[in-house]
Amino acid sequence: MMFKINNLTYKYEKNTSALTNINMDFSKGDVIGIIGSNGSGKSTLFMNLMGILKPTSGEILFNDNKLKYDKKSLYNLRKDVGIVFQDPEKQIFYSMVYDDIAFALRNIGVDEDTINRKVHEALLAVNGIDFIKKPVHFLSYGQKKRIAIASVIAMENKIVLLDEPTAGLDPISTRAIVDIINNLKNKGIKIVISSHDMNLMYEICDYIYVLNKGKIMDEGLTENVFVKEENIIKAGLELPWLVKIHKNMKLPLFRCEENLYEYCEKNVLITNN
Ligand SMILES: Nc1ncnc2c1ncn2[C@@H]1O[C@H](COP(=O)(O)OP(=O)(O)OP(=O)(O)O)[C@@H](O)[C@H]1O
Repeated sequence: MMFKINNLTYKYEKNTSALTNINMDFSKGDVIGIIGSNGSGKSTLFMNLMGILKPTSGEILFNDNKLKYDKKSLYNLRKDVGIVFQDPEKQIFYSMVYDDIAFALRNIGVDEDTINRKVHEALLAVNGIDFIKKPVHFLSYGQKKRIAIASVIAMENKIVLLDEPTAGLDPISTRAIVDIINNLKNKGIKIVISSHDMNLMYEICDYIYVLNKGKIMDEGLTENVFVKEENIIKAGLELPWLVKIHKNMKLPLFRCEENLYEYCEKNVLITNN
C-alpha cells in the first residue's frame, strides 16, 4: 500500500504553482513528515493525494497504479487512505458525534454491531467517549478535531494523512495524538503527517520532506534533515529543542527526552537535590 509521486505540479491559478515538480516515495519511512511554513503547499499535496485536486502535471501512483478520478476509483482509494483535514469543520457532516463517526463505516456496508464497537473504540482512543451522544456543534474546536481523528481510526485505513493534527489542541490532547500515531504505526498503518510543531515532528517521524514555496528543499531521515540548521531556518521553520541542545551544548543528538535524561544521570549532570 504505497504512494509514489512523480514530478507533480499543481496550479490553482494559471501563472503560479502551489506545488512544483514534487517527487516523493512514501516507502522511505513508516511515519513520513511534511514540513514547511504557511503556504508552502502541504494541504495542496494532501488534497492531491486524496484525489480531491487533480495534478496540473505529473502523476501520483498508488500501489503502482496511476490515480483515477471516477467515483468508483475514488471510493476504493478512500477505503485505503484516510485523511484528517486541518479544519475539522470540513470533515464533519452529521449533527451527532456517533453518526458522524459511523457514516463512513455505514457507507462501506459494515453491520451496526461492529459499527457500535468501532465507534466506542475510536472515541476511547481519542479520549472522547463522553461526546458519543452529543451534537457536534456543542463541541469545541479541539474536541471536533479529536472526533475527526476518531473517524479515521474507526475506518482502519491502511494509510492515514494527518494535516496539522495537533493544531489548536491542549497539551494532554496533543500527547494523546502522539500515542494514537504510535498505536497506528505499530499496527502497520502508514502515517503521513504535516505539522508546524517541529518538536512533535522530530519525535514521531522517521523520514522528512521539507517544502519551501511548493518545492522540495530537502528530504531524508529525520535526524539528518533537522541538523541542517540553515536549511530549516531558510524554510521558515525552527530546530526542535533536542537538536538545539545538541548544537548549543555540544551534547550528543538525542531522539527523545528520556534519552537525554538518561545521559545526564549517567554523566552526573543532574544532582539529586
Ligand atoms: N483555493 C485556492 N486558490 C488559490 N490559491 C490557493 C488556494 N488554496 C491554496 N492556495 C495557494 O497555494 C499555496 C499553498 O497553499 P497550502 O494551503 O497548500 O499551504 P500549506 O503549506 O498547507 O499552508 P499552511 O501551513 O498555512 O496550512 C499558497 O500560496 C496558497 O496561497
